[in-house]
Amino acid sequence: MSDPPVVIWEDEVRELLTYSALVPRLEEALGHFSRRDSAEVIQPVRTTVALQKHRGFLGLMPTYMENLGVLSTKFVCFYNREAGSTLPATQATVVLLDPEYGNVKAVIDGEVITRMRTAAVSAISAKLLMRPEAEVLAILGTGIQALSHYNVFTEMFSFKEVRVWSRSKERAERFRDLVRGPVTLCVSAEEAVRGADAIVTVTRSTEPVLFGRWVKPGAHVAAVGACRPDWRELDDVLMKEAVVYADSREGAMAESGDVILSGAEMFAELGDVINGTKAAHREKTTVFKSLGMGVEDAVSAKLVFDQWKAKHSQP
Ligand SMILES: NC(=O)C1=CN([C@@H]2O[C@H](COP(=O)(O)OP(=O)(O)OC[C@H]3O[C@@H](n4cnc5c(N)ncnc54)[C@H](O)[C@@H]3O)[C@@H](O)[C@H]2O)C=CC1
Ligand SMILES: O=C([O-])C1=[NH+]CCC1
Repeated sequence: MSDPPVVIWEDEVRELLTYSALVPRLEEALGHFSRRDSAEVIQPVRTTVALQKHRGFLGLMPTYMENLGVLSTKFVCFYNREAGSTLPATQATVVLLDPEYGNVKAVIDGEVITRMRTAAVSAISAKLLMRPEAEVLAILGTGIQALSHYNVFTEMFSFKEVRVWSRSKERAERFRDLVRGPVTLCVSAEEAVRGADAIVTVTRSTEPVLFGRWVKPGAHVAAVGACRPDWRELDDVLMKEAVVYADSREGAMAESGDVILSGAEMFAELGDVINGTKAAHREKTTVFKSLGMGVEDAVSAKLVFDQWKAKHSQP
């Protein structure tokens, strides 16, 4: 009989995960994924089950990374809640298994992993695609992902100004009170993004909130919400004018309303840029369409588990 799984919950994951450890592992994982070497990485497009009554979806995200010895799956529920709902937009758990025996080694809270790995991958997109002289960051949305994006973007880059827009003045003010640095609260999305060098969209909107006519030529956009084929955050003008990158080509073609409904051409995966097989068009307006991938959760969960073992094996 194998040992029972360990349970590593939110507070402990928060203590064990840092962006400085996560970012290089995610970069490596994105590169491995884009090589499409099935002897190294198997990660099918997420399976989703509609939870119609609750306006949500269950996403199943199994991943096997043979060379790393990681077998995992994330269960993530995400919702298109009614305006004003205080229930969470996403809930997630990552299960780590032993690839040789098939037993569950750890059940790990997926909330912190999801918020940190998503923000870290957006920051990697900015590292690769944003102009080095970027001064102004705009964040549309003030929820959980907005906070993690603020944290990692201000940790990795030196912006002169971070602008934030929310539909609700109270939520924007709460965001300002929660973060550790300065923010400029904007009364409209247009005001936030005009002249910005980097733009992050982290809303639950199903209609465009960011329009190409507002975006400064050469800006970089990390588009994180709108993870269903009929949901949008960006308009057709932006999708067609920008050079579009995604985490996974297949994922974007199956799940991204911004890609599917605009008919925009997808230029490359982020992993292709990391592998040097596709160019980073920093001089052009770029969009990174993030859907979220199992490999990101797998390497994050392995990092948490390894740190947890190191901590608990200390005399
Ligand atoms: N790409 C990825 O890997 C991931 C994507 N997501 C997606 O990111 C988005 C944000 O997630 P969380 O921050 O966890 O959600 P949240 O509920 O904490 O925050 C959502 C934000 O969107 C705003 N919002 C809601 N409806 C809006 C509308 N119609 N127009 C403008 N703003 C609107 C809310 O006021 C709030 O500021 C969601 O769509 C979620 O599904 C979440 C996790 C991973
Ligand atoms: O990758 C992920 O965890 C998610 N993508 C969209 C909602 C949750």
